[in-house]
Amino acid sequence: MNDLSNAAVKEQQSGFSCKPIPSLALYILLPLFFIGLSVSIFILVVVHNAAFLLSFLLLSALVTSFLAWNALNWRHHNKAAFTCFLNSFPDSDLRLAREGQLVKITGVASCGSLSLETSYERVGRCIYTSTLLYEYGQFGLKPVDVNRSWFQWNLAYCERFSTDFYITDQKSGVRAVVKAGSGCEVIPLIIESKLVTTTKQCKSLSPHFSNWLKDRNLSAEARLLRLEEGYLQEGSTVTVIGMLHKSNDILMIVQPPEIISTGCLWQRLLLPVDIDGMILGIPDKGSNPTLEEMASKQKVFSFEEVIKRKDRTDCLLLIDGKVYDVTPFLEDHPGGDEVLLAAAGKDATDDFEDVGHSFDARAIMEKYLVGEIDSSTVPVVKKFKQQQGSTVTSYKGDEPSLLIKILQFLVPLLILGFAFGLQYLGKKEKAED
Ligand code: HEM
Repeated sequence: MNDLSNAAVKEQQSGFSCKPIPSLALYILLPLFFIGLSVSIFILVVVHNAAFLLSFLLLSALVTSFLAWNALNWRHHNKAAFTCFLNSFPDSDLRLAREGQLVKITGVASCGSLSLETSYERVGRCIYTSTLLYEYGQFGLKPVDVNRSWFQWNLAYCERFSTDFYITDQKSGVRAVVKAGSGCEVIPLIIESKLVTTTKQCKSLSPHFSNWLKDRNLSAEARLLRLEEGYLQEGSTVTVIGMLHKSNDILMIVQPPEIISTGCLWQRLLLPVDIDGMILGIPDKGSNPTLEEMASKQKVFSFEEVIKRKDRTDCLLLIDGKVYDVTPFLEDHPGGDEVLLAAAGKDATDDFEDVGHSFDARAIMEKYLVGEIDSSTVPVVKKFKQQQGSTVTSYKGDEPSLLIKILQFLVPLLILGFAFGLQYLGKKEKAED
């Protein structure tokens, strides 16, 4: 189990800081501001033109807002920057990712040998839990935390834990271990929900809340308190950004060994910030459907697309109307990769059934299921007996092309037109005679 409580408290106490704006930038901007202001006032007094002063003030306001926005985001623990980075980072495919690569994996989480339980709501089988107690800093109220500031909600107590868990990559169906347990720096982007808030009018605490405070030696004295709890439970869809490590065929997502920079996030007007740890968040609903949603919206392939994808790097099999992406299975297929490659590029149902695959083989297949075929695109199979008795298959593809169909329509028309023309000419000649 990984105790992240101290990191959360430190984060809260870091107070005001000009970061991520470099101090050098501030040292340069401040004198520039005063020079610009003096020059524009001088122009206003001497030339009686206020345009320069107005433009300068507008520019200064824009720069100040940009810096203030960045400083504010820093105070809120870079949540906006990290979330923007998480959403803009491209999804990785665990089948293709290399050792040591920074990957973003989205998938359903499941517990490993250890699972967590939230301390207030007692939600079990979690991979991440966070319970935070805030108190309102106000004169006359007894503080729990001496480092607090006045007239705002201050973190008074924190319990935050994460543990190792499994993630099933929704892109490839491949499972990996996320080493978010002991010793790993985790940057959680999970929003806690407010469970209890006492107000000046209603400071009385419920017995459950009083007991929770008592168990942690926290004063149950009536004061303004807010309790928030957040968690990631087994079965929920999570997104992780970390480094891929392969050990004895086991895929692991571990904390990146070096600090990563988010780079400038211009879409949110944010300067670069450093990421020192593994990011754990929940996927952007719009862009990342859950596994269940994926299953319900499985891709419908056209026959043409399926038969095109038939090589070692991208191999689809069409069996019984279902489409299987067997690219990662080629090496592992007990019957060899050649038979699978030979069965690609066509309907492989007969080939598959002729082998008499076992029940196990059929269970393995499910792992590689990526969608189904659009039956309207499958060519109609015409079967006819050859003299020798073998069956020959021909597809609609051998049928007349569009040009031939047009000609089939045009030629009779032309003949008809020609016949009418001849008849007309014959009648005209007769009339002239
Ligand atoms: C997703 C598709 C497939 C899966 C998951 C799969 C899986 C397996 C498995 C597990 C075996 C071991 C024997 C068994 O348990 O039945 C096997 C054997 C074999 N498979 Fe497949 N297979 C697939 C598709 C195909 C296709 C399309 C062919 C085409 C002919 C094929 C040809 C063979 C052959 C020749 C053997 C060896 C049989 C033997 O030596 O006993 N397989 N396959």
